[in-house]
Amino acid sequence: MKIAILSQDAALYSTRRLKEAGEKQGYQMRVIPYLRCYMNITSSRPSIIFNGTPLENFDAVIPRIGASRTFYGTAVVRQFEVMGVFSCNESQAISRSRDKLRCMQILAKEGVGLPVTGFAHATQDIDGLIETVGGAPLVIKLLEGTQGIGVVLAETYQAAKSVIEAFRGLDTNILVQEYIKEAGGADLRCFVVGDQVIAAMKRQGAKGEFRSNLHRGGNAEKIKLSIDERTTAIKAARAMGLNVAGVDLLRSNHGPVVMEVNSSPGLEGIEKATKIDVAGKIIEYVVENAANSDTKELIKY
Ligand SMILES: Nc1ncnc2c1ncn2[C@@H]1O[C@H](COP(=O)(O)OP(=O)(O)OP(=O)(O)O)[C@@H](O)[C@H]1O
Ligand SMILES: [Mg+2]
Ligand SMILES: [Mg+2]
Repeated sequence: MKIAILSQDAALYSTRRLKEAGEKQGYQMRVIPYLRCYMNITSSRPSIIFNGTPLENFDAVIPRIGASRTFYGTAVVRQFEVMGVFSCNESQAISRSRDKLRCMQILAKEGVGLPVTGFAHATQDIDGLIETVGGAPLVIKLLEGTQGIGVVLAETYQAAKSVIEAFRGLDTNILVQEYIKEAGGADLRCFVVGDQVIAAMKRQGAKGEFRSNLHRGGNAEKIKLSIDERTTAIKAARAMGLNVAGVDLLRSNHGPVVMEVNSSPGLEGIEKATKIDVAGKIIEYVVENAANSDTKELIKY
C-alpha cells in the first residue's frame, strides 16, 4: 500500500511520526508538500503533478493542511478524491471544520453541548448581545484568533462592553461566549480516530491564566474521560464528518461542552502526554478504510 502525507514540512513532529509509523507497519510512505503540486483539473483523467511527475497509484492520503492553507490544500485533497484515492478526512469536512462559526452552527443543530455563544459583527445592541449569553463574566473572541491570542475574559459588564466596542471598531467578526469558570483554566483534547477516542489529555493553563493553550505556558497530562465526554467528542467529530479529529471540550456545570473541532490535530502534545502511538492508530485506520472504500462510486466533493 502506498500512502501520501500531504504536509508542507517533512520535519514537523506530526509528519515525521506518521511517516515513521506507516513504514514500521510496512507501507510505502511519501510526504508531499501540497502547495508545490499543480493539477490538471479538466482532463477526463484527472491528475496531480509534483516535481514534473504525476502522482499515481496512491491508495490513500493523509491531509495535514495548515490553517492558512485551507483553500489550496483542500483543492489538492479534492483532486485526489476525484482520482478515486481515499482521504482519511474528506476535503469537504476539512473546509467545514475550518470555519469556527459554521462548526458551532452544525454542532448545535446536531444537539452537541456547546457554551452559550453569540456571534456579531457590528451590532449597535451590545446590551442585547451580552444578555444573550447570560451577562458577565463572559469570554470574547476574535473569530480569526489562534493560540489563545484574541481571547479575552471580561469579568464585569463594563469590561465586556468596552471590549466589544473596541473589537467592533476593528471591523471584524466576534464570538461572545458564556464563561465556563468551573473548567478552572483547563480543557480536554480528545483525539478521535474513526468512531473512537483513542487518546485524551487535559491541558491546564499557567497559574492565574484562564486559557489552557500550551503556547500560553499551559501543561498537559493524560486523562480518563467520562462516558458523557467520550460520547460528546465522538458525536462532534461525526457531525463534522471527520474521521480524524481533535475535539476540545470544557467541563461545565451543564456537562461537557465543545469549544472546537480540529481537522489536523497535532500529534506531539498528545503522544508525549499519553505515551499512546497515535500515529500508528491513524495509519491502521487509513489502511483498513482505504482497502474497503470504493471512493470512485461516491460523489462527495
Ligand atoms: N467560554 C470559555 N470559558 C472558559 N474558558 C474558555 C472559554 N473559551 C475559551 N476558553 C479558554 O481559552 C482557551 C483558548 O480559547 P480558544 O480555543 O477558543 O481559542 P484559540 O485557542 O485562540 O483558538 P484555536 O483553538 O482556534 O487556535 C481555551 O483552550 C480555553 O482554555
Ligand atoms: Mg484553542
Ligand atoms: Mg485550535
